[in-house]
Amino acid sequence: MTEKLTLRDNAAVRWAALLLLALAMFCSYIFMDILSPIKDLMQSERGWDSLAFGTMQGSETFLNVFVFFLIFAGIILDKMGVRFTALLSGGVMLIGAVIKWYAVAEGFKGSGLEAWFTNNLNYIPGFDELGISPFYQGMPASAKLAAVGFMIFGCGVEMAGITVSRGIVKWFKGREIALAMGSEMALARLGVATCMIFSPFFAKLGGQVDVSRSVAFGVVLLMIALIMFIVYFFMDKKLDAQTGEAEEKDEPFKIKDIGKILSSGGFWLVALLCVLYYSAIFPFQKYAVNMLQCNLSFTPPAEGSFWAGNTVTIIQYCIMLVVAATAFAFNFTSKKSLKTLLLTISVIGLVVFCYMGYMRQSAETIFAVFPLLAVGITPILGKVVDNKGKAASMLMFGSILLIVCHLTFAFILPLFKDSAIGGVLIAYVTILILGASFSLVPASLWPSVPKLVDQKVIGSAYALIFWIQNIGLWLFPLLIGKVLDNTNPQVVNDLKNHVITPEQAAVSYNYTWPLVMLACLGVAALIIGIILKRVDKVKGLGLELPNVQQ
Ligand SMILES: NCCCC[C@H](N)C(=O)NCC(=O)O
Repeated sequence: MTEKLTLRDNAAVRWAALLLLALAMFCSYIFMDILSPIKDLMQSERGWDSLAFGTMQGSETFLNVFVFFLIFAGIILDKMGVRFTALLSGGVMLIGAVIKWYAVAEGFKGSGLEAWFTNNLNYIPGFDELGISPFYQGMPASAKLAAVGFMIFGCGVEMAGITVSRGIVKWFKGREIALAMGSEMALARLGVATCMIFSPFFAKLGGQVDVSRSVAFGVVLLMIALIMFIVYFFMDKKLDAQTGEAEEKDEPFKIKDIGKILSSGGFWLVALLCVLYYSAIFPFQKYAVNMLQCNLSFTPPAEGSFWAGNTVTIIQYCIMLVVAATAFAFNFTSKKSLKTLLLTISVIGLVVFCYMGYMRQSAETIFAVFPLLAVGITPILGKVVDNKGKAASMLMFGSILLIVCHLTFAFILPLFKDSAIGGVLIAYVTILILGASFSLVPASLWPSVPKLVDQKVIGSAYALIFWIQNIGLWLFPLLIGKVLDNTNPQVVNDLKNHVITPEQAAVSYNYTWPLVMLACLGVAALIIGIILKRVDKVKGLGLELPNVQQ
């Protein structure tokens, strides 16, 4: 008897479903960091000092971690299914984003709402005492309202993240699942790079600074993300109608099923590895540009020259798109000559991109290469996991690279501070290797989760892992800041006593100890990786096996 073919058996339709989900995540990742590259403008235009800026940025994880929203999101996903939760998450992200946009818009200035926020939300009983409040006395009203919007957005974006992962499992399980997840993540990384380049671009467009333009750009993209989810809704509905499967209905999810996830040793190892590894990456990403500014000496190009202008930004972004497209296309051809051509174009593009970053003499443009390598190689590594397996080994290898990179930044890079080319070269090589690590781990970690838990609790499993991960993403940016202050008492005192200006202080920090702390996270992740590989072998979890059923 021949089995009835469904939408997901058609590769074009399956990949179209992925494209919708991945584009929605691309837009969400752009919004996630929309204010990160314009910290200086938020200070000059809206009076947000580092504390206000950092508190607002940290609010993203607040409801997820401390009000357990992510856990509820997982339960909603497992109870209501992918298409409902996709729409819900798209709507929640958009609401949060619009609030954040209004907070930084001109219209908010002088409004009654501004007065209310100035006089209220100074204290959250319980949270304040623990030092985890997203608001404080004296925080600018615009930063408070932006924090409210960003925490709502944070709920939506993490909900979208687990929904998209579950959606990919639904369409790709037993097929090229790691390639699909790798491609989705590659597009998300391209989102981060897009934001780094276009947020300052929109804020300064036409020579007049308006920070709300950057946020408005992000809001428009989130509207597009919602449209993507709406189109996906109908595809998903059709698939369920064909398979008659409706996983959610056949074996309804019960809260007690979460116990099954928590009793899986493999799940705990993956969750621990995830929080340790990502805590050494995302929080580092927030400080990396400043770390480079402190460890390298830059001679900015002359004002008005080609290298100082916007044209070079657009050219760099186009090169980035070409590198991403050629590296992605590499996965879909078996012709050796075409593979060589695509690889050559990618490598030349990468070299030109790095050269342009060097000529621009700015830490942001040098660090911009970080997501680029991940864009290029995450899908390639995903394909390796699909066809050859070895996910547990890749997790270990990714952790080793992470340790090597953070130690290089801590101990080798500072030795080259006075060497204009040497320092930049070491920075580039280390960032590229870190980018490779940032491809190895996500490409092997996320597709391993379906091997550890039952399909019907997969949403809750991803939610629990994200929740544990979010604790690290909340804690480590804070810890890096504290270690930085405690290990640089001279800079802190000189700044307090007005011996140096804030601008001088900003580039005078010694990052050795925060970097050693991040390298230790890598060591812990490596140990968990070794244990995971051992457990996989003993219990036969299948982590080292290919995903594609031959
Ligand atoms: N700024 C927070 C980033 C959240 C990331 C999300 N929970 C996640 O882990 N996504 C997978 C990835 O590799 O980006």
